[in-house]
Amino acid sequence: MNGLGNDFLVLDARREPLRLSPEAIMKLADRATGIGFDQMVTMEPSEAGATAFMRIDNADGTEVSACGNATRCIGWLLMQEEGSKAVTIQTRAGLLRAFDGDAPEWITVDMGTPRFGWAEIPLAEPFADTRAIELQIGPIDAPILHSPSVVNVGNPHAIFWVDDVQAYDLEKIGPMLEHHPMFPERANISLVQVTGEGSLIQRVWERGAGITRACGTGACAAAVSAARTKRTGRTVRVTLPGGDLVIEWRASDDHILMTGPVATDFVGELDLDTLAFRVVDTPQAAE
Ligand SMILES: N[C@H](CCC[C@H](N)C(=O)O)C(=O)O
Repeated sequence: MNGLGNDFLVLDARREPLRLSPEAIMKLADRATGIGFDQMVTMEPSEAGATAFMRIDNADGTEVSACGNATRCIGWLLMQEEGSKAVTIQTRAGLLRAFDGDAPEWITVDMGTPRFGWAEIPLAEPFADTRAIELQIGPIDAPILHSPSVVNVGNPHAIFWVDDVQAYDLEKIGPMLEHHPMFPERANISLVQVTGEGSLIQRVWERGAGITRACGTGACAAAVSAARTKRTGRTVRVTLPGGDLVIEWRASDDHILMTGPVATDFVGELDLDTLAFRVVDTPQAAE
């Protein structure tokens, strides 16, 4: 499945346990020799009374706690299965509610509340006593990027404010910042350009996945940071390479509502011994 081109291998392990090794995940994620995806998402039974538990692994085999676009996809799958208009998904970052949006396959997920505390991002100790983030790369007197906004929306994000998101070699600077010692759990890195009181353009270098066509948690992090720094209002249309997401950082309870499309590229069967994948159905093509 995919959300604005941010693509996922969705495994259904609700009937029997299934856990692939990081090596197997990396092999399947490889776009040259495997199925190719940004994240692998495994649906498992929930012990917290949710409709399902959603386990998220990045393409590099690391397990993480949040994935916005995938949460919309799983929400849509579960609502289709149950014939319901809302479901609860358990993640390592907490319980998330997914709702049927006002247009077919436009799904809204309540991503919970953002966290700004240094230890919640998390940031490494030596940086926790500085007032602003003096993270920069490039010459000290002419930094390429500096002074990011940092926020945790179930996963760590650093937002760099720029005049033109296309003016940077994100392939090169993304990994440098993802692995910066300031981020003990690494970070998702965004370039964000404010284009109006309610609109942003964003490019993302994702932790453990690289440049993706869209990043749901990234859009949430960008919209919240833009509102918090008075660059925009609390409802923002975020334009990513793969398309738009609408983010509302609700004033009444600080919850972040993310709305956007979902799509199923194909349905298949995975041989767990050989990791061979066989396409069984291509619903989108069928339309
Ligand atoms: N790379 C992210 C996880 C996936 C985020 C992105 N696919 C989204 O839609 O939120 C991380 O390591 O936290």
